[in-house]
Amino acid sequence: MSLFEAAGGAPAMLALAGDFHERCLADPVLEHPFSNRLNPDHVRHLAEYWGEVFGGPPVFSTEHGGHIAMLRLHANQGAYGDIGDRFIACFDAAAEATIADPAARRAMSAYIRHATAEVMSYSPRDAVVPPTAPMPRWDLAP
Ligand code: HEM
Repeated sequence: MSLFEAAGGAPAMLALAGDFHERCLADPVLEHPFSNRLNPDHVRHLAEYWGEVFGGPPVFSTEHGGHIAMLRLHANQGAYGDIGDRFIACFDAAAEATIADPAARRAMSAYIRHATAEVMSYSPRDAVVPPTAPMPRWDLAP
């Protein structure tokens, strides 16, 4: 069974992304990057991105440019301090609130640490994003 299925499929991804986004907006540090660029479809796109990583349909790749587009969006922002840790804490809390299966939550928590480290690694102003990057795939028991 895929992590996507174990977590509850597309409705669960949407609930996760929605809860997560609310937590980011309520965080005094995480709120800043969103204050001047608010895409109304952000929650849906985030749900599609995570759904695909967890083994669901490849919507983010076919409609939004895939993993490399996500990396480019965050790259060279000069993100500072504990923003990555705050992002992880919001994700874990959102998963706790929206994903019933504890094994799925554990796998997703391991994933978000890995993913946040990757995103943060391209944050320095002079970081160079590769020309292509495959969509990550994360399973229930990696
Ligand atoms: C480390 C701290 C992070 C911050 C502060 C942050 C912030 C943001 C912001 C401001 C946007 C643009 C939203 C918009 O255009 O309205 C965005 C988009 C996005 N982020 Fe992050 N992000 C972070 C890490 C991550 C990570 C680790 C992932 C994946 C695991 C991720 C996945 C995405 C995706 C898929 C989008 C595009 C969604 C869309 O089209 O709106 N982000 N992020």
